Amino acid sequence: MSDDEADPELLALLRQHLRGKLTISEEPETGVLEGAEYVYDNAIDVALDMRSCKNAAAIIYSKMQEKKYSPATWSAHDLHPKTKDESTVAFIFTMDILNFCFWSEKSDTERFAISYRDQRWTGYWSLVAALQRALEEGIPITDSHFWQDEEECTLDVLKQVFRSCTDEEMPLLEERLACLREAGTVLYQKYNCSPVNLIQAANGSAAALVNLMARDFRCFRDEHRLPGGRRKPIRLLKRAQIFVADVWAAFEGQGYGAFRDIDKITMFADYRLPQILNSMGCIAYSPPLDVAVRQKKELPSGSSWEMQLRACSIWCVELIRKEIMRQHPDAEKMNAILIDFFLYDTIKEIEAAGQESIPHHRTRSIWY
Ligand SMILES: Nc1nc2c(c(CN[C@H]3C=C[C@H](O)[C@@H]3O)cn2[C@@H]2O[C@H](COP(=O)(O)O)[C@@H](O)[C@H]2O)c(=O)[nH]1
Repeated sequence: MSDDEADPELLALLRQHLRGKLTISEEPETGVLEGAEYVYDNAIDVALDMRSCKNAAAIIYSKMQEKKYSPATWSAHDLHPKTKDESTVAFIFTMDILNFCFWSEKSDTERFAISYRDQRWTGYWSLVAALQRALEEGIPITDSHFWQDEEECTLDVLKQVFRSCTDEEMPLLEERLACLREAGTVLYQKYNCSPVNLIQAANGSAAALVNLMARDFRCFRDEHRLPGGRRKPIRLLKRAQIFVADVWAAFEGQGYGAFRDIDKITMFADYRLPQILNSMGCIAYSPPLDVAVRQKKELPSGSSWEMQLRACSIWCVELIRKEIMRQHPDAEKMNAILIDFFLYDTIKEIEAAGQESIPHHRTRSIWY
């Protein structure tokens, strides 16, 4: 081809772009879905079952319709903050810095629990209850100045904030303090001490906000190399993504929660979603992994099994989301966040009814 003859394919792309049919997007990507698909394509211990994913899509959609699942569901939870203001942004940021690893091997009566409003709260809800209780006791636990003050915000104060009504202490307390310290320092150095400025630095892009958090905060940089896989880390970014999702839901997509690309947020790779996806037949474990999970063996953070579990769960929810959109093209407000929130709340109902068919996997880390 002589120099003055342009590549016909390039010309076609250009024509589509000029006709507005093809947006060469300037919008950032988090890379989470790309990494999840890579792990899925290379996984040998976790597989997806397409038939079950299709069935799950139909069941999830109809139950979400039945329960009128929407971003407003988030604020309806008793313990979640209700005001649409900066204090709720600060609360959610604090919560999602600490939103990890609540599981216990003790019995239901002996496991770590927070007593608040005449109820015992465990798991994720123990975190939310402890933060609400601390604020009512006059401890400025959601203030980043407090997190940086080594005289005021000591390990003993954190033990007081998370004091249990059983003999078991909240896991990883020292790691939680280190996360708060780091987050306070970064907010001071880059965002004038306020998580609102962090949100505003993303200019309304959910993906950009996730990327800013992964770039600036080590404690949010949930990315790991797949053992035996490519050199490029797999970005799972669970707590950065759930922070964006919680803000979006708490503010119902308005004000601080307004993100034009919120649908780029994926499901949050924790230890509950793989459990319910396996229970629904959507993901299957190889025999050795199945035995390890059922025997509650600890899976090291960043190990091949743990990475496959987390990443394939992200890919699974993406396939379920696509299937729901195929079955219901007019399904507005349907995204991976709402599917995820629904599945988490559902597995918690299953757990409360004592009907778990397989344990969740056991990994101790600050990532989820
Ligand atoms: N994928 C996903 N993971 C979630 C949540 C939530 C709570 N979100 C609330 C907000 C809106 C929803 O409607 C929920 O009410 C906590 N977690 C994670 O689970 C683990 C805690 O488990 P357990 O110890 O059993 O409580 C821990 O890693 C925690 O980070 C979620 O929604 N999705």
